[in-house]
Amino acid sequence: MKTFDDLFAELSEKARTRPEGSGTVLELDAGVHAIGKKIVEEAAEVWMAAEHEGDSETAEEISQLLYHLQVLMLAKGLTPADVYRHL
Ligand SMILES: N=c1c2ncn([C@@H]3O[C@H](COP(=O)(O)OP(=O)(O)OP(=O)(O)O)[C@@H](O)[C@H]3O)c2ncn1[C@@H]1O[C@H](COP(=O)(O)O)[C@@H](O)[C@H]1O
Repeated sequence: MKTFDDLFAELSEKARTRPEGSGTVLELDAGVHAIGKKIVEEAAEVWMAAEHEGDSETAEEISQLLYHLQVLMLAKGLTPADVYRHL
C-alpha cells in the first residue's frame, strides 16, 4: 500500500524527470493558482462525500485531496518534513 511519503517520493521523481503523459507535470506547469483551485475543488468533494456518500467514496476523495496538496508542496518547494514539524 502506498503511503503519503511514498507518493511524495514518486511525485518528486516525476517533477524531476518530467515523463511524457504525467498529470503531475501538467499540474505543476499550470502553476500555484491552478493547483490551489484544484485543492479547493477536491476539499469540497471530500466534504460532500463525507455528508452524502459512503466511507469508501470519502476515503477516495481524501486521497485525491492529499495528492493535490502534495503537488502544491512540490510547486512551492516544500517537503513533508516542513509540514510534519507543525503537526
Ligand atoms: N494519486 C493520484 C491522484 N489523485 C488524484 N489525481 C488527479 O486528480 C484528478 C481528480 O479527479 P476528479 O475525480 O476530481 O476528476 P476531474 O475533476 O474530472 O479531474 P480533472 O478533469 O480535473 O483532471 C484525477 O483526474 C487525477 O488527474 C491523481 N493523479 C495522480 N495520482 C498518482 O500520482 C502518481 C503520478 O501520476 P502521474 O503524474 O499522472 O504519472 C501516480 O501514482 C498516480 O496514481
